[in-house]
Amino acid sequence: MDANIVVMGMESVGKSALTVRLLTRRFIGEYGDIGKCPLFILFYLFIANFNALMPFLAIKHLLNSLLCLAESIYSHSFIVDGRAVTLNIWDSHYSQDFSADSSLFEKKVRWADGFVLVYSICDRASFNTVSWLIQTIKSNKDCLSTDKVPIVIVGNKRDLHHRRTVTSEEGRLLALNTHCQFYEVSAAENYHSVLMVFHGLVDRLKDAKLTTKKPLRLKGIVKSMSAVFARRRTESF
Ligand SMILES: Nc1nc2c(ncn2[C@@H]2O[C@H](COP(=O)(O)OP(=O)(O)OP(=O)(O)O)[C@@H](O)[C@H]2O)c(=O)[nH]1
Repeated sequence: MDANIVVMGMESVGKSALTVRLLTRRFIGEYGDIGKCPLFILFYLFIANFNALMPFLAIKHLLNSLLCLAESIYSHSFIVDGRAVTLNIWDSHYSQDFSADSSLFEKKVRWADGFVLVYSICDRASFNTVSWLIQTIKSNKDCLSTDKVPIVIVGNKRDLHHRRTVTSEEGRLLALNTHCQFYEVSAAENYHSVLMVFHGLVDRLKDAKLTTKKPLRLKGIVKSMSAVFARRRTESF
């Protein structure tokens, strides 16, 4: 399975922290200023893969990621339920001026098979933005019925619970009302919960692919007609 994922949300909610945590298992804060540099992340991935004695995979990752460097799209493979999954993850930047960036937004939505929408539990404006993003993505993704668009909502910075302004219930309710999946995590504290976010999205991608109605091609039409005639023949015997 190969899928394109866009990570979206307001600035400073931890989009890069989640992406870097998934890719390197480390928290972006550990790297200081260099932490968000795509070249640094690639270098780290390369070393991590070599440590795991997978040089060919490392070279493939490096080449894939170099091709997408300008846009900060990272390719990451892992195993889910015994199957290899490769996610191309676009860590996208949020622009306040949506009208100026609407064509880029549409491009991201068309490119993506699934979405990780991030807010900070300490920032209500970022929560409202996620709510708005869900509506906008669904209205742009007209090839799927609106409850089938694979979206995962992530309330990040759970470690800062003393500064919380958005309750877990509000996140859960938003997910319930919009047919999305919901997680509260701390990219700063935990690799496993971040991994669960992406596993959850893979599950939704699988569901969406199973339920997407593909238009009948000529081969499909011939198959259905011959099935009808075969049934008529057996009925008449
Ligand atoms: N305490 C805490 N800090 C976090 C967490 N995730 C990210 N941060 C910090 O929040 C700040 C912003 O994180 P980024 O990952 O750069 O956020 P972003 O959404 O990619 O930001 P933009 O690139 O501006 O859109 C950084 O200082 C991170 O170290 C978290 O789970 N807990």
